[in-house]
Amino acid sequence: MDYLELKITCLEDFREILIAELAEIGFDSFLETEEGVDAYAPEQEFDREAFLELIEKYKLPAQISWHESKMPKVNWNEEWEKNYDPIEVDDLVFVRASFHDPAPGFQYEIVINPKMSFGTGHHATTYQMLKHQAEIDHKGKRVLDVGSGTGILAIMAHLLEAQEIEAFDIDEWCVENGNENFDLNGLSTRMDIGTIREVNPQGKFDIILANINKNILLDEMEIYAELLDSKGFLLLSGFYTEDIEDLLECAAPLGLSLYKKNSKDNWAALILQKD
Ligand SMILES: C[S@@+](CC[C@H](N)C(=O)[O-])C[C@H]1O[C@@H](n2cnc3c(N)ncnc32)[C@H](O)[C@@H]1O
Repeated sequence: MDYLELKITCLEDFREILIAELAEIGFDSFLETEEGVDAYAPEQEFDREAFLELIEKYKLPAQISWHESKMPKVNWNEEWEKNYDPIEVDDLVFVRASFHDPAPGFQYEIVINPKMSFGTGHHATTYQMLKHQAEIDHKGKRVLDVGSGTGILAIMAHLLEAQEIEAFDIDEWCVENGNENFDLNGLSTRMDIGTIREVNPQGKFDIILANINKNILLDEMEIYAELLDSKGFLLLSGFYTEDIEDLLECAAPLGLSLYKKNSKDNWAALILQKD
């Protein structure tokens, strides 16, 4: 499969937003560089019109320029090793790759070799999901991780002593990478592939984790509500602070009420509780 590579030059402050926006339109891997971001999309999934709209939305190319080329998909491990620094989520969680030294003093340590998947804790959404998870009692609980990426949230659930964890993602590389990360962190669960409708999880869950994007969360909210046990928690992220109201409006008639909300760098995260 051919990949489209965009080498984007842009201001440092703009990179995180840009990566999130590109992820919405078919890009599935990113490398931050000295100049900006290298972004990669499977050629057939690249939505050129949406990309041009994005450029227009941010009044680009005033802020960025880009160079487009085609390339085969490769293993990004070496590049990641150059670019990935460990991350601390407050004093609580230390996320590192297996080639980094462990850091003593943290309650939880997660080993993520990210390759091409999203989810190291660097992004504000993952960061807030990890923090919210630590505030919810996972011990002995049944947890569903929707859009698992690197598997980081499922691994956190394991560290928080969840009893049973199901995780899935639509991206086959995430599944491959996620299962490697599960092995690295002693989690025997296998990541499944597909959407929630395709995977069709059975039974009730105490906790559902979903850090995806606004449209998918709105579309799947009813399914999350059906799968949640009474008093169960739904942890959401992947949308902007200004979208919180839309999410809450969709959740309320399904018996999901606000338990906690948080924002970081204009990225929002919610904890909802089922009646
Ligand atoms: C923002 S990343 C989150 C990864 C990780 N859970 C985290 O919190 O860092 C979203 C993930 O959801 C996956 N995804 C997108 N749409 C999905 C869908 N409809 N069902 C399941 N996974 C989906 C993407 O492939 C991506 O890995």
